[in-house]
Amino acid sequence: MAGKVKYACDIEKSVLINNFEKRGWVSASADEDWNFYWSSVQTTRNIFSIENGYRLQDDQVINHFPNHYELTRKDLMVKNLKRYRKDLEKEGNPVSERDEEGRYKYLDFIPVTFLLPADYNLFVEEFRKNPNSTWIMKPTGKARGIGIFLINKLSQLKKWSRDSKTNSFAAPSGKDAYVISRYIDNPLLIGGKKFDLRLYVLVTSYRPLKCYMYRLGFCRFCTVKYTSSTSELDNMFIHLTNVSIQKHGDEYNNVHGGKWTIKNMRLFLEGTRGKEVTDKLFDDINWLTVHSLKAVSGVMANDRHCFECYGYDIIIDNNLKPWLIEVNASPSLTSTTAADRIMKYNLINDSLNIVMPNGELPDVRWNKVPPKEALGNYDLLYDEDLAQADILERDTKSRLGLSVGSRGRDTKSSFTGRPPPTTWK
Ligand SMILES: Nc1ncnc2c1ncn2[C@@H]1O[C@H](COP(=O)(O)OP(=O)(O)OP(=O)(O)O)[C@@H](O)[C@H]1O
Repeated sequence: MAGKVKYACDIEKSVLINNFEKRGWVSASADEDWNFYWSSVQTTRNIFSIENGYRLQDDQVINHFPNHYELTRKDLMVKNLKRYRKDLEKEGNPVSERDEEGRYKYLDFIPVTFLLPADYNLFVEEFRKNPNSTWIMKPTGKARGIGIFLINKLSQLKKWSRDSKTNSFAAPSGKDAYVISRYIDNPLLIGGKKFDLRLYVLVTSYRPLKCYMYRLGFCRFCTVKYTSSTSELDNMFIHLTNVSIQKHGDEYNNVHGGKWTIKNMRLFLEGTRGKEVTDKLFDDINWLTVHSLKAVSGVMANDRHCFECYGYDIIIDNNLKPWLIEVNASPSLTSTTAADRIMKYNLINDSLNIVMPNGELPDVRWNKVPPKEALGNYDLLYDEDLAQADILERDTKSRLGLSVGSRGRDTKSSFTGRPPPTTWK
């Protein structure tokens, strides 16, 4: 089969094409019999639409799940996560425990968020509890920081609603809907500047969940020093870390592109805050990633021809607590620096090595467990099959009166200090 894979591609990026050609794959158009398709989200949706009636063949692999938006649309992600927490609570799962103030002890990792216009009254109620707080308004259907603004007074929201040409508050749903989230106003600063993390997470299956975390993520810095001063709330160079915004700033640096590797950030934190809390931070990030995926695993159309490489956006606050801001279905493959290009080439290379082992189409019976050597810069984050096997082993051992220790062979992280994975849904 090697050398015969036919690929189609909607996105003309050298980091993709070079990787396909290196494997000896040949280009095919989207209408031909392709085997591997790196498609836009729109194409995937069209392919899987009911009207189309198309079914992928055994020898076809595509880079999105049909209803990826359950995770990647801001409003749906929030909705799914809220439902997941409630479901766990109903079944009495210790993962859903709350503290004295009623906050989830282990699942409080997205900023409090409301959908507008639907949850307007709930938002007002929350706002009044803490009238000095700042909130961030984001259109659900846009990206690259477009349409985002900060507010700290209810009157600003009312004015916006009145002025809004689209009359968003009148629209019950659709692309003009917004989410409003509590603004993380105490971000961890480095050199006085706010940054967020861009991490890549590969999912090859939702049921059972199999996911991988990429080691070469990066931080994206703002170009202007952070202040929570209300007079600067509309200065996006202070508050929004999107490269698409920052590159228009006077202080933007073309050489490093305002980016720092996760590895450097980790070293910096170990040096300034200590190794233990830094390890805990990364453990927390792995934990929130797995639970964000588990929150949608029940609703995701788990077509076995699909995989997805998501871009996770995370903000760390000054207490070293990570907050999940957003998950992107088509993380940018544009390179702003030389280091960026190499990293993104490797990202695609390592992703392809997992989903197309040896550059070939996997056998239909393949259980999507690549050998360790094939993982490259990915680490296995969670494999539900292995977790289940661990539960069985624990049960058997405890019945036989043997010592019950986790083999710790499967997941990247031990998720210290939290209920063990055996209690996860
Ligand atoms: N709750 C929040 N607290 C603090 N900062 C936030 C919050 N939500 C978003 N931001 C900032 O705003 C930026 C843009 O937000 P977000 O990623 O949700 O929007 P987007 O326009 O869809 O961006 P993208 O192009 O990454 O999809 C984030 O990168 C982050 O810097």
